[in-house]
Amino acid sequence: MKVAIYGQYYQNSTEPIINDIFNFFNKNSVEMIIESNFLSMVNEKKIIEKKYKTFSSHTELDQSFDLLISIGGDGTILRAATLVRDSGIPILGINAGRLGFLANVQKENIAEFMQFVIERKYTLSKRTLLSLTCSTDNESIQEINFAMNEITVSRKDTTSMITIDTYLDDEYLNSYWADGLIISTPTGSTGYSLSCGGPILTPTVKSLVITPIAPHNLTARPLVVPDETEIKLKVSGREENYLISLDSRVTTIKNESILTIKKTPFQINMVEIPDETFLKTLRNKLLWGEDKRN
Ligand SMILES: NC(=O)c1ccc[n+]([C@@H]2O[C@H](COP(=O)([O-])OP(=O)(O)OC[C@H]3O[C@@H](n4cnc5c(N)ncnc54)[C@H](O)[C@@H]3O)[C@@H](O)[C@H]2O)c1
Ligand SMILES: Nc1ncnc2c1ncn2[C@@H]1O[C@H](COP(=O)(O)OP(=O)(O)OP(=O)(O)O)[C@@H](O)[C@H]1O
Repeated sequence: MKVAIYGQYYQNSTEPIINDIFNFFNKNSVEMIIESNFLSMVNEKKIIEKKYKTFSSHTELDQSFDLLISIGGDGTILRAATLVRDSGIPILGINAGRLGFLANVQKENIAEFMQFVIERKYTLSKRTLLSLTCSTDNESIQEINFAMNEITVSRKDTTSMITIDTYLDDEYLNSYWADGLIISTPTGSTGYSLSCGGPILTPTVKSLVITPIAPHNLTARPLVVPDETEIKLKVSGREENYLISLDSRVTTIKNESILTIKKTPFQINMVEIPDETFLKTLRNKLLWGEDKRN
């Protein structure tokens, strides 16, 4: 078995996680290829002796990898998705962060869960992604033009709201007058969209959610549409530019550019370990079981 290991940060709490993973995989003859910046951080702390091969770009992750293990929080998984891209390599998230909605293996249970991994006792949860094309040139979008959580347009440099003309499969839907608009995947439905009143979708539902951010048209509500829908947006406002974000990545766009958002032809495979299902994560993270009447 061959796995890629990725993390963005090294903190004191990283050491036991690294020790658990590396000891377990070395004992079970699993080949580990480590992301080069992360390995430099680990090596600085002198906690591992063995030399490991590294990778530094998505181009080095090919079909020979069985898995990518992301050590961090949800933000680290979103970055890991930009490494894996359309390769199909499944991502397993070990939660070293706070919420860990996407990174759902808890750091306390690593050996137990890695046993499931080497016995391949896991399923893949296929996540829909969104792609973005823009009618005006924008280099930062061209480089990584997909999002696993959501694509958001929002106001920039001002408190003045923006107007977002929205079309579904070329049919006019609405002009939202708001701080912004979120187009969310099912995966992203528990992120920013949820904070703005959007519904939770289970991860494999074939839908997208269009959620306005603080709309001043008080009747505007989150809308669920089929994930085959092509969504076009045109933003106008007092400023000349607005912000667009794809998950954690942000760039500036000129008003009047036409944005086209649709499902990507590929999906991201998230590893689901037995008993660590989305429904369990929902109950745990949203504290649904805490109501004393249950
Ligand atoms: N007001 C908000 O709720 C808000 C605002 C901006 C961005 N976000 C979310 O943060 C994401 C970017 O993450 P970041 O680490 O760069 O920002 P960050 O460091 O501000 O973290 C955002 C929080 O959102 C959580 N999160 C991310 N994806 C999630 C998901 N699919 N389901 C449940 N929770 C999720 C993370 O665990 C973290 O606690 C965006 O894709 C967006 O979904 C949320
Ligand atoms: N490799 C790591 N080792 C130890 N702690 C980490 C590591 N990666 C992340 N963390 C901790 O998790 C925090 C959040 O990490 P990250 O940006 O990946 O997630 P996030 O999007 O903020 O989500 P979450 O709310 O799930 O933590 C970091 O600030 C840090 O405290």
